[in-house]
Amino acid sequence: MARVLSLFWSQPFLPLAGRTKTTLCKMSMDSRARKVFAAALKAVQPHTVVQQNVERKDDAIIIDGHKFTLQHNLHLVGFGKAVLGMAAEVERIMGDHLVKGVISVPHGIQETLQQHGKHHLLLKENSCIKIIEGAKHNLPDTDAQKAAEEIMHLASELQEKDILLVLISGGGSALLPAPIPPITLQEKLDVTRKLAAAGATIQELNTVRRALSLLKGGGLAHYAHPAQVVALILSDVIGDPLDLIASGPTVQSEVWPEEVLSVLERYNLLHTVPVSVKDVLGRTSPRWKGNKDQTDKAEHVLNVVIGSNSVALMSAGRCVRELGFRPVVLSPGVCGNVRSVSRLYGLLAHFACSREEPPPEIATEVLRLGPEVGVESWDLCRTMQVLGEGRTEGWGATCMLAGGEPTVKLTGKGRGGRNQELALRVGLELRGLDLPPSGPVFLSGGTDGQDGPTEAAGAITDGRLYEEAQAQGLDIDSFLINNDSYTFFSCLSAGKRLVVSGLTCTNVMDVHMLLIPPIPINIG
Ligand SMILES: Nc1ncnc2c1ncn2[C@@H]1O[C@H](COP(=O)(O)OP(=O)(O)OP(=O)(O)O)[C@@H](O)[C@H]1O
Ligand SMILES: O=C(O)[C@H](O)CO
Repeated sequence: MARVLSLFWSQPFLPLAGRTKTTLCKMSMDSRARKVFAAALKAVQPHTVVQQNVERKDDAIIIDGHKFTLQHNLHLVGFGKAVLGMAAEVERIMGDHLVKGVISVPHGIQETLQQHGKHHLLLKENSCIKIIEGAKHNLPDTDAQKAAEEIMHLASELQEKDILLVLISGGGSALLPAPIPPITLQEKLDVTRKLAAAGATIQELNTVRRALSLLKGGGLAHYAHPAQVVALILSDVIGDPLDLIASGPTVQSEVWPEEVLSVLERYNLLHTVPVSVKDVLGRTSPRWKGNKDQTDKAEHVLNVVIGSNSVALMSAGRCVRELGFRPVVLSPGVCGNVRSVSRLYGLLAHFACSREEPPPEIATEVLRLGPEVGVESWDLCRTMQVLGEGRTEGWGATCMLAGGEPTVKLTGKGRGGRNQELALRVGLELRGLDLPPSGPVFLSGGTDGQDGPTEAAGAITDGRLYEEAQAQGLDIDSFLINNDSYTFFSCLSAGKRLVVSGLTCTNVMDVHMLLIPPIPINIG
């Protein structure tokens, strides 16, 4: 995927034919940003990613260049927030070659999809796939545990002639709890909850989850042996690490107890760890007892990432071109505090919009911020080069695209999310950029359509935000101190800057875009 993306990034810009461009120019910058976000979401819809990656050819399927022969030998399991829609598409493609399945999906999802008219993401009435809903509030519960047991049972019964298709998406860890005895579900939940509350990263959290589970860290693939395992993965983790997405149930991972204990120690939780967890971590025997032949484990597993933030950004980039802008993708792995990320985007906007040669301090500060926000110097330089060309060569509008998952250190009790807070902060950074008609526009949106505990996916801002808020008696600083970005955007201009996409049924983290209008060139 990285190779495909870098090819995409370096394609030359071909301006649109005059007539189309004139028609598109009538669209406001705000509408264009929303259109680009919609294009990003469309590319990572659960049924779309399956369609794009599973090719049916007579009685065979081709996935990632590998051919598998279908002989009514296909079984399916899945766990994650996007898995129901993925399973519905698999069911359509495979017909009666699909013999049995169990999927673990979020509580209430079928009813919600029905209410939203998303019937194409539901299984057919007489489906051979059993749906188990669980993990209320994204926390493992007894329903999810029952689903995990059924999935383990299905996998254990498979033979060499069978194929097990495993559908994996974000939220999969909570939907597949299988604590190693004597650890109880409650004990495992307590450990992971405390870690999450203490601010552990998803890498740290899933390192611990893998060590305490029968199915994570390659357990599911182990139980399915000697059947052929093919995992289709919709990634919600930066860098698409196979062993961490949903804690890698199809990726054989070594468990190092020292590593797990050091994560617990880092968050000062060692003293709270139950005896059962210490017991499991202290074992020297293999994690799985089994009567199956354990040789040849890795060869029978194929893991394929079929959707990710990069896929969403590529689709956004295509839409950007159609709208007459030149796209440049900064990175699909932006992380770090939203304060640093907003500063970076503000600097890049000033760099791009400067009517004269930008002062060298801007580039210096951009490069200094790189490590804080997970972006390589090379990517920053490449992006600044494209933004600089846009300014000096006068071919006009540019759109910087990025993705990832920044963080917000909560200090207040307001309602908001990281995308809305980022948009708010970038809006302040864009102040003073007086390009016509409204200067650069910034959009940040969560691809799951829900930014924090709010109904919005994100928000759109530009350099006029501060004055607009002042004129309406809204003090931005007090909203920021209270992490109350959703309330702010709901009150501001009747919520017109909010991005509300509704239920998207997918999640590949967040999409950021900075849309820069043509820069009037200074002559003389
Ligand atoms: N009031 C707030 N203001 C800003 N950010 C917030 C606020 N409340 C929660 N958040 C942030 O929202 C994030 C959690 O929200 P959300 O459920 O959208 O996360 P997520 O990582 O997308 O979850 P998942 O990927 O599992 O669906 C955390 O990063 C948290 O810091
Ligand atoms: O389920 C999980 O572990 C997270 O969503 C990361 O994939």
